[in-house]
Amino acid sequence: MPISPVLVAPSVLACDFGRLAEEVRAVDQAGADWIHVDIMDGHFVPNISFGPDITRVIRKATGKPLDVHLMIAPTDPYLQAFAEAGADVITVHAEAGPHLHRSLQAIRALGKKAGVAINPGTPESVVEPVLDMVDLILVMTVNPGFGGQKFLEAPLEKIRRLRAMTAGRDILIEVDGGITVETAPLAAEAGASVLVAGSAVFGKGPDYAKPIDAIRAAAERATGLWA
Ligand SMILES: O=C(CO)[C@@H](O)[C@H](O)COP(=O)(O)O
Ligand SMILES: [Fe+2]
Repeated sequence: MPISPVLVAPSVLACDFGRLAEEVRAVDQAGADWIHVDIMDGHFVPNISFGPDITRVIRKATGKPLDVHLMIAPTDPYLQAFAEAGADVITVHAEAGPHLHRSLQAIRALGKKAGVAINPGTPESVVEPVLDMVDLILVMTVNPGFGGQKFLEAPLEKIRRLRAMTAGRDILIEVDGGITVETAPLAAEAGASVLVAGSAVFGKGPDYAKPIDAIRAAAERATGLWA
């Protein structure tokens, strides 16, 4: 089985919103592979972040892929707005509504990569019927809604099972929540290749290259990509 390179996606939820564009440029220059954009509606999750207008500001500040994680319900009425705001990957939660297949179809029809996210309490089996429709599976290792939470180890087994379920397919497995230099190797060893990190990147001082490089190196070491 080919080993995928590890991608680090800083979550701007943890940045200084007063200097949003500057913060996005800083993580871009510090070597972020993707920029993770958390959209929260105060309904699907108990917190509100921002919407398409702010996503457009982020888009203007970077040429890196924008990884938009929608923690909103319903999702479908807003997919076009996020596509037009500059998303490259749009991820919807399997728990956000009864029409996951329709949402994924709509994302691909907009010309974007389609992702499905699952909460810690959701089994990976919900993804099986839509494997032909997804480019990315996001496994939450915290309950969604807030940055800075403690990494849950239980979803690691789901990542292992998803790795087996998606073998031979062009599907990335992303892990989100509580990723640090210590937890990144656990997620990478289990089979995740896209690592979201918010507080571990933005909360460690002004040199964002240090945590980004350290997380990537720790994960690559765990997958045998790095000596
Ligand atoms: O989607 C979410 C939280 O709901 C995440 O993307 C967090 O924003 C990641 O932050 P850290 O756990 O890395 O601080
Ligand atoms: Fe996220």
